[in-house]
Amino acid sequence: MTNPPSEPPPPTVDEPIAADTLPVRIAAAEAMRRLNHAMVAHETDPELLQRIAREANATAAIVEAGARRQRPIRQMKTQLWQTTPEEGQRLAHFEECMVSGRANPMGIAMQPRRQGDRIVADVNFGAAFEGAPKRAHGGAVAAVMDDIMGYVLLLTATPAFTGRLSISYRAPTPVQTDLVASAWMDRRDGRKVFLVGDLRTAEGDLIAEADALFVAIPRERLT
Ligand SMILES: CCCCCCCC/C=C\CCCCCCCC(=O)SCCNC(=O)CCNC(=O)[C@H](O)C(C)(C)COP(=O)(O)OP(=O)(O)OC[C@H]1O[C@@H](n2cnc3c(N)ncnc32)[C@H](O)[C@@H]1OP(=O)(O)O
Repeated sequence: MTNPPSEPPPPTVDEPIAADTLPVRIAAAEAMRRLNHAMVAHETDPELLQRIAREANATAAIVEAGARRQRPIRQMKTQLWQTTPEEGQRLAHFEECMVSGRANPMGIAMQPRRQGDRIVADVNFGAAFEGAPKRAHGGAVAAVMDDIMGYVLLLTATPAFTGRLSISYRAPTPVQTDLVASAWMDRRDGRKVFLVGDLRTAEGDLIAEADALFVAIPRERLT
């Protein structure tokens, strides 16, 4: 598997906070995702759980007292479509995306990048994404395939919404395992963009196949 070009790691909690708070948001979201999965995957003393509840509620109250954030819609309508992603480039359409956003504290944190005419992503479903025993929830798998197919639209600068999404679950999706999702365009018929993709183990064994119809829309409708 080829790794994307290396990026600076998120700062540790002790580093000074830069004017751009994104790296700190990412670090905080990463820590919260780690805790979420740890709570599901490990036995925990009731006293520690009580402490977690107390401290999380106290912290939430402080955060909720802050100003409301606005989703950067303008960026999604303009910049996102202005340049074609470069080979190997780590992609993010929205850093709080529940599938591929690094700054979403309860997301899957899939890491998509361009590979030729395809989008390829490393994905690892943490313990909190278990559905059927030892398997990632089928809806989480569908979310990954929907999102990665969405990134294919960037290659042709075609804003579109998912109209129909179909998943064939061919084998159990293991949790806590490095997997690879891929997606590419099958064909286009006017506004109808037909995308396909799959999810495989790191060794290349097929887990799930996806096909979808995305309907192209004018950028102004991306609200
Ligand atoms: C997070 C969102 C950001 C998205 C922005 C893209 C950024 C990309 C960059 C980076 C990756 C992003 C990753 C995101 C991935 C996740 C994407 C989502 O989750 S999208 C949200 C879920 N989907 C909806 O909310 C759609 C709800 N539905 C609608 O808004 C409309 O129904 C829409 C736009 C799909 C179509 O409505 P009309 O009025 O514009 O078009 P009409 O005239 O009805 O259809 C045109 C043609 O398409 C067919 N069609 C339309 N909808 C269909 C459907 N549901 N199934 C089958 N065919 C359908 C029709 O039959 C028609 O075909 P004929 O020309 O007659 O041959």
